[in-house]
Amino acid sequence: MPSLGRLHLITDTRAGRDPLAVLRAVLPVAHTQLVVQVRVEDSATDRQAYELTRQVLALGAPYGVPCLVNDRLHVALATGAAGGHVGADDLPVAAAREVLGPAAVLGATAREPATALAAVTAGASYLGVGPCRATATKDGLPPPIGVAGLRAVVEAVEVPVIAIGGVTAADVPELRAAGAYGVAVVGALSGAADPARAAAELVRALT
Ligand SMILES: Cc1ncc(COP(=O)(O)OP(=O)(O)O)c(N)n1
Ligand SMILES: Cc1ncsc1CCOP(=O)(O)O
Ligand SMILES: [Mg+2]
Repeated sequence: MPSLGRLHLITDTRAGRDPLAVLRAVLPVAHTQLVVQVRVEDSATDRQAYELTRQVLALGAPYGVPCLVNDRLHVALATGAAGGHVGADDLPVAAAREVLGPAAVLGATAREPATALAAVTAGASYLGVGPCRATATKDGLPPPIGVAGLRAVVEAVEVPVIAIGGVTAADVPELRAAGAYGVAVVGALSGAADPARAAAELVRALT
């Protein structure tokens, strides 16, 4: 697997958001560390997920930026994306690895060491760990695990740990010190007044 970027931009497809405009702004300043995860609302159709993924791939290709697809692994396969990300309500990690094949990037969500280790054993190549902080971006999340919870997972596994949930550039030093390899964000970029500037700050903090 080629080395993983440290800044994972997760698309924000909520009403009023423009994920492709955010991506266009972020690419020139963050491409060396960027991974884009296409995440659509549960109510979105597969066709919508497919079209968005194709657009993300087209924008990212000139920069060599990999694209992963959240949940919908058939969309990842159909578009030639680099891989996917699964959590507790999605395909089990071992099944996801079967679907994507050995070379794909496969992320799995974990919030504590035992499930993290199980996900890695089942074939995850990185872990998305959180929520680290409180966030309004996703409903129904369990309480934040904080930096201590993140560190516990980091110490249990040898794959890159990507911290997620309410993460801003100001959090990065503490998360990196706890062993996070990188961060995944929605609001820190999609909700920023100046996404390019926010991305540059995140990259600076991460590298
Ligand atoms: C990098 C990263 N980490 C965690 C998640 C969350 O995945 P999941 O728990 O399956 O929740 P949904 O995103 O599918 O709502 C993620 N997407 N990316
Ligand atoms: C999808 C997801 N899973 C755990 S937190 C989260 C949302 C992250 O969004 P934000 O960076 O805006 O808190
Ligand atoms: Mg999921």
